[in-house]
Amino acid sequence: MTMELRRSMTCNDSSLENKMVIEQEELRAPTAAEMGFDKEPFRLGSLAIVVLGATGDLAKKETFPALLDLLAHEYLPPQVVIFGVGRTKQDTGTFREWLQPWLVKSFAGQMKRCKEAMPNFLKRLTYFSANYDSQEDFARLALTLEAEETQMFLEASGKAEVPSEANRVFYFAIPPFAFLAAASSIKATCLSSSGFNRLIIEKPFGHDLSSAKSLAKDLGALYEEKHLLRMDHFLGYEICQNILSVRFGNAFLEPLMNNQHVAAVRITLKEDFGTEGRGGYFTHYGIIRDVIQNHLLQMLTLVAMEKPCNVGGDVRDAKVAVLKAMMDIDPEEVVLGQFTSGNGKPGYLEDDSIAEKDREKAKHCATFAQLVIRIDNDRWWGVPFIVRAGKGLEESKCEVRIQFKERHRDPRLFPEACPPRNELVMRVSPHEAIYLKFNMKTPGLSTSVTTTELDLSYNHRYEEVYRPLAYTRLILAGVRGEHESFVRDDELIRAWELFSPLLEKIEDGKKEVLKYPFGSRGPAAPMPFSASGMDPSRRKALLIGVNYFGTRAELRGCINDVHNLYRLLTETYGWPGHCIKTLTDDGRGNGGMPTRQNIGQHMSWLSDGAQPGDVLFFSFSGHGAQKEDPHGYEEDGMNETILPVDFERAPCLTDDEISDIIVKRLPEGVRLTGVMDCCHSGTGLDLPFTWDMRRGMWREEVNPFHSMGDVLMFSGCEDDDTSSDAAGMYAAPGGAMTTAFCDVLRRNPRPIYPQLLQLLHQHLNRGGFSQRPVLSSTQQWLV
Ligand SMILES: NC(=O)C1=CN([C@@H]2O[C@H](COP(=O)(O)OP(=O)(O)OC[C@H]3O[C@@H](n4cnc5c(N)ncnc54)[C@H](OP(=O)(O)O)[C@@H]3O)[C@@H](O)[C@H]2O)C=CC1
Ligand SMILES: O=C1O[C@H](COP(=O)(O)O)[C@@H](O)[C@H](O)[C@H]1O
Repeated sequence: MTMELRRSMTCNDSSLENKMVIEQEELRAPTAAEMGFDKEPFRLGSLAIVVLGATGDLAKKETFPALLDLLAHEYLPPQVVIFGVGRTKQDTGTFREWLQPWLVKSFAGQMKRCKEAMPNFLKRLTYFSANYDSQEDFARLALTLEAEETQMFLEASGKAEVPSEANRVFYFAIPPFAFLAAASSIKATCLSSSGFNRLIIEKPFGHDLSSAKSLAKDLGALYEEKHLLRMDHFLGYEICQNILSVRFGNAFLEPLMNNQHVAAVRITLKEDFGTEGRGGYFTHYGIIRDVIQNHLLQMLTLVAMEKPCNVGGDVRDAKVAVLKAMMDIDPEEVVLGQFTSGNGKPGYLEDDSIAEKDREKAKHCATFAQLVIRIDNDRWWGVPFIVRAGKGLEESKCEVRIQFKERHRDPRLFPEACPPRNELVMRVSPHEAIYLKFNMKTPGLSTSVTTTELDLSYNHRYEEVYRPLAYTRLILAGVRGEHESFVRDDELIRAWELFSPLLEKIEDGKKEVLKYPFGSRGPAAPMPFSASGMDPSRRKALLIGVNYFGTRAELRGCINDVHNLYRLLTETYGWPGHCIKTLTDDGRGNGGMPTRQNIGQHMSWLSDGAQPGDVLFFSFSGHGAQKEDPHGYEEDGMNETILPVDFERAPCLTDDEISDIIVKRLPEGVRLTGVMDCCHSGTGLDLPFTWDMRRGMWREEVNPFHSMGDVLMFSGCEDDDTSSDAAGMYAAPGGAMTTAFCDVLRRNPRPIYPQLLQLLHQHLNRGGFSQRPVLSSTQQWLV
């Protein structure tokens, strides 16, 4: 049997049709009795499920197919009646006719049991036309409900007496502004007095903290919390439901889930489709409200929370506890993007559903966001949770990636390469899977280390097991009154407390929204040192220039390079002068002479105490050389070195030494940019990835040494090449690379990395220099 499923249903109709290939065999599904809920109240009395907004998008694509699925699998009792309520005036027959094709092409509709159950489902489906703010309409609804409930109960039970309990579930698939009117009409007229009443409410639960609080207050005035079930459909995903079991059910794993072992956690939702008719809604919400503040934050809390029984027993108590430990989100660590046209698809701003009056606002609307959440508790202090979501990207994917710290590099055991870090990946979609990236010996005669995956793909291991979609699972949980799969009011308010202040600081043009073409990997990150309005205490720069006066190695432009870069940072990017240390051999730098010892000390100053969010800058202009690599780590067998002013008496500084001080010490979340304007500088910081301009992609070094900080380096030339001192070219002598770097950035202060490299090439070419600048990095940045 083959099952190739996209286990979610937002998408456009064609992707629904294409992706839902499921053969028509019976899947193994436990019965209600096997699950132990066949005697619960909802199965004993009468049961009515009332879907408000029955004519809408959500209802036809998710809610009704989920109800069909539940009925077909006999999880709903035979006496259930289903009501669709909408303002549209139509009779039940017309409504059933309209809905049926949507049921047929839904995920549930592909299952053999659901096809068979379709007539039974449609038979118990009634359409009722009502205005949400009309108590008269809802009073009529109450009468019809009562009649249908009783009739269906008598029919199904074969009994003569009316049910002792009438249970009602109201599902709100209506726009948020209609919530309160509908909730009051129901309260006034439609509540059952003999059984339970539950309201399942769909997001958005407010637009910001104050609207969320007032919605909570208004709903709270009508209903007790136990009646309200706030749906976040991600909580219904199989993998999300599994996070608890995986974390706390595996004795080996829990001891690793903390800052001793975890370097970072990445939570990602990528979508390869755009807003498609939802541009109107999206302009007012943006990607952070749409999926990060709710869905991805819910996933994060499940990954990060303490064991529920240690925090009051309720999963939601544990979630609230970790939400409370989350720190304010730093706007400096946020990247925003908006897709433009690309790969034959229109850009966000070309979406016709954006109202004319909202066009200006839409220009600042983010369809992509990346941000960092930090948790101030013993378990997670220092571990960044990097959350990223975007529409119009190159693929659709949703996953949690727990990245473990690297082991100590041991050149005797692993002479060829340091084993890469392990990762535990929980993939929500597509193709649910949990896998561990695992290092082992390459099979066969080779002794080198290779990375493989210990892979639990659900489609292989559990292909015959019925795994309901998120909505099916959650509606059943709602009918059963299982509150733990829903969002409690205090969780919601805390989520807004985290996001509302951030949104205020970055929305409506307060933070730049970078463009990215549809179908790409999202916006490339801007140069870290170019961020405006950053707290000065979080920046540091060390600029070194050595002219080697009076020696055979004398140069003319290196001290000028320091001045040039100083001006670039202070004038173009607004860095305060006191964040910048300069070492120049004219003795005028504020850090003293660039001797070997002083350079080492200042490099330590640069990296000492670096905290996530800090932005650092390092430059060296002077002579570079090469020296044999005694460890054999370098691909070409040579270490790159820089020459201090006392090079005739003291040893040169090797790239390994520099990297040990200013790269390897950096914690995750610190961003360092380096400029090395000297010969043989290509891999001068020994970073693992180099940008291949010809192929437009990152190339990983043969012996990559990964590190935690985000480091980028622009080098004057390749390792086997030389950099020029452009004495006669410019008004004042200066290194060809540094001069190009400053000129290019003054003209275009916010390029993305590869674009800057390209501009440097062009600038150097135009100046007649043959040297080819190199961009290397600790990360394969999005481009
Ligand atoms: N669509 C989706 O995938 C998701 C939607 N949601 C949320 O679910 C809810 C419903 O979403 P969706 O189905 O897309 O919404 P729709 O825009 O399709 O609206 C649903 C129904 O509400 C009624 N409605 C529309 N406008 C008004 C109005 N001004 N006053 C009263 N009723 C109105 C309409 O029915 P009629 O005219 O017949 O009364 C409409 O069919 C929203 O809160 C949405 O945010 C949440 C997650 C995903
Ligand atoms: O709530 C929403 O979620 C979907 C993503 O959920 P999925 O289950 O379809 O993966 C998102 O596309 C939509 O914009 C958002 O409103």
